[in-house]
Amino acid sequence: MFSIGIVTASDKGSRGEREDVSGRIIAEMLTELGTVKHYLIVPDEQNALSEAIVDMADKKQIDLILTTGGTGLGPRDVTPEATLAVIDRLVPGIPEAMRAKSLTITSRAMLSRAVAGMRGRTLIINLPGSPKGVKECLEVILPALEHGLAIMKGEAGECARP
Ligand SMILES: Nc1ncnc2c1ncn2[C@@H]1O[C@H](COP(=O)(O)OP(=O)(O)OP(=O)(O)O)[C@@H](O)[C@H]1O
Ligand SMILES: Nc1nc2c(c(=O)[nH]1)N[C@H]1C(S)=C(S)[C@@H](COP(=O)(O)O)O[C@H]1N2
Repeated sequence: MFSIGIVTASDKGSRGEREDVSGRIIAEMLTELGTVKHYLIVPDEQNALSEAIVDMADKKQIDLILTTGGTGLGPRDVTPEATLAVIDRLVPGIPEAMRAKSLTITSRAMLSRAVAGMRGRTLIINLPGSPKGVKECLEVILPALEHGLAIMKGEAGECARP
């Protein structure tokens, strides 16, 4: 079981104006992968989002951080920039897979600028904001996450498995 952090990037959510359905869906879909140890709703502001990620990665030593929201083209959508500012290494295959599968569902999938990467031994993945987008993207990446996290933590030595 891995430790999980959820960061919801939402102006409305942070003001208490909308229930964070997307954050709840992430938690529900990850029950077999790990335990949600930290959960924050942060306004769509780059510094606040970067700080939330750094705190969970460095101080709380979380294995996997999922963000939701703020990946689009809106003027306040800065989650990818907040993530890129604090990661050491990109993991491009994760957003590539999310967009590839999602494009078979909606052409709007190309509008998510989501990124994924590592900060030390923490994997950080951006998901879109809508509950539908979260569910569809998590379904794509979930089958590979356990193995990826085990490799990252030095708990799995080989990949010779389908
Ligand atoms: N965390 C969330 N929980 C529930 N629904 C959400 C969430 N984030 C987004 N949505 C839904 O997806 C739609 C598109 O998301 P978008 O990121 O554009 O939201 P928004 O209206 O700009 O608000 P904000 O950025 O303050 O969350 C929203 O109108 C809302 O219906
Ligand atoms: N699988 C999937 N990906 C998706 C969507 C979706 O419904 N399903 N919505 C798209 C839309 S409409 C937008 S605008 C972008 C960015 O969303 P965000 O700004 O809420 O992060 O994600 C896209 N990715």
